[in-house]
Amino acid sequence: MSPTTLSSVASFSVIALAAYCFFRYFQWGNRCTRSLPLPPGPRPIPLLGNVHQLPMDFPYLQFRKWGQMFGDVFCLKVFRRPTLVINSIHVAKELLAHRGAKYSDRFSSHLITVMGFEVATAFLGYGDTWRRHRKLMQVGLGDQDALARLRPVQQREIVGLLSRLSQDPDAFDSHLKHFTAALIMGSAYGETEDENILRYAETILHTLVTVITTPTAVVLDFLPFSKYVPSWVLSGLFNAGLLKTRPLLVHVMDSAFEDARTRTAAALGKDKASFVAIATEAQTLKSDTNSDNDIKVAAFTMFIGQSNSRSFSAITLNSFLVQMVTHQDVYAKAQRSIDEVVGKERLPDLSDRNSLPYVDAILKEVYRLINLGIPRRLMDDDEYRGYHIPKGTSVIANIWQMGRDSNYYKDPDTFNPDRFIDPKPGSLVELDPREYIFSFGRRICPGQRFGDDSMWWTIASIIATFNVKKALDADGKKITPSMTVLPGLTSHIQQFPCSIQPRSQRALELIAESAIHLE
Ligand code: HEM
Repeated sequence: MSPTTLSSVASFSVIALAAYCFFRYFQWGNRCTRSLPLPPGPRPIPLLGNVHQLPMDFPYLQFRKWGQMFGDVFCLKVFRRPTLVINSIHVAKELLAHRGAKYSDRFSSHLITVMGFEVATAFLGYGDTWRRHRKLMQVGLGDQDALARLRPVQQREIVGLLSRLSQDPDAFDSHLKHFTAALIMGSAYGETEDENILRYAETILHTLVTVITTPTAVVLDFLPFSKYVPSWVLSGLFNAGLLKTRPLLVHVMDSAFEDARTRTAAALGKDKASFVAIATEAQTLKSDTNSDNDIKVAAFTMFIGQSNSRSFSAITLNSFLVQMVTHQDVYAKAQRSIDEVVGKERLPDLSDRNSLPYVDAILKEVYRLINLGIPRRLMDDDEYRGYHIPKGTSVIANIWQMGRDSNYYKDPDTFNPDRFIDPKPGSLVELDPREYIFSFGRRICPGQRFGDDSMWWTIASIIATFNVKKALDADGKKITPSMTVLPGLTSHIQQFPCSIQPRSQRALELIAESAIHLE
């Protein structure tokens, strides 16, 4: 190489290096001026973040304490992942609803995928498949026409629950479990006698909940190499049921769908009331782009999510019973209002809802005090109130705290349905929990109207026909059930003692007559 060439190479290298340094400096400077702090929160420690301060069983109590220290939105770290906790309805609306394009994703989880749940709507990332599922759910579960067509299913299952309660009131826990499963099975797929499907669904859900609520699962999901952990190690860490879940899930999803399709086709001209039937009709009539697979998976998500004792509907009904056993004055007042409006010669139905505001108020108060939610994943960097929220942050709407917000509720820890009754014209009633109990924005619960109607109709029917009281122990003393909330992010309630007895001979006759009428 000649000296001239050597010097040109050297000059070029110096210029390139200078340009690189300038570029990096500029980049760095830019970041310095633009970068904002994370929202305030408890100080994390290396590796663990704030995990050591976070009770696995009841995290929301700690969220409340941190909320009092850091405000209605704060950030903690679960291992290395920033986690944004939203404690107020106002912030939840601003972020989850108004900035829905960023706040509507979910995390993928290797364990969820191993068990086959990654296809379910509730676990899908924000994207086209999820959008198609949600469109289907709106057509087959959300709109007025669909809701009207699903009413016979609700009526049939509610009367079925009342019949079972009248025959064997002590087994109320298993009747409620059967009811929530049968209601959603009927609504998703239509009438079916296949008890196996319900049993399999319970097994699948049991494995899912047992696996994902263990500390091992939480740790595993945060490890970047979790997807390389061989299946035999996973089955050793959890149990053999883990690996059997996927084939069982596929079997339930396929066979329930095929069965529903066959029955829909055979129903020829009769009103075919089920999500699968309504969605299939929409697909044919409007040359919908939704595939059979979308209908199959959306139906399965509805079914599997609500057919278990941890479902949001089961939590609502169990909370209702505990509150009624411990608030007999409320129960008696509700019975009087039903007697006045409906009388004793028929069962209440949804057409009575507007005339029975006190029953509505009881449901609202039950909603206010329960706790539900599914975390979201922030899809892009965001800025809020002068703070930086990085892409990939886990976002938790702390619905438990929203229902106990003293800015909205007087004596928030007291169960008092009257807070929702307008005492005199012009006075303020307190905020309707349906504003937040079904969550916010694009991922708001698609079953909210169906779920809310079903809950109201069920509790009104129980109040009309049964007395619900404290059970007696072996010494004849009354047992006061407590709302013992089991570990997890939702308030799954531990089994509790309760005495359920028919209100009268006439109530029993009414239930029997309704059951015969519906056969
Ligand atoms: C009282 C009854 C119910 C309550 C309180 C409730 C509440 C909720 C909440 C809080 C979420 C989380 C939304 C989020 O990501 O932030 C949710 C999601 C969901 N709910 Fe419900 N729900 C109820 C009944 C139902 C019913 C009856 C169905 C279906 C038949 C249903 C289907 C779903 C589905 C599919 C999702 C996931 C939505 C998605 O990820 O896009 N829910 N629900």
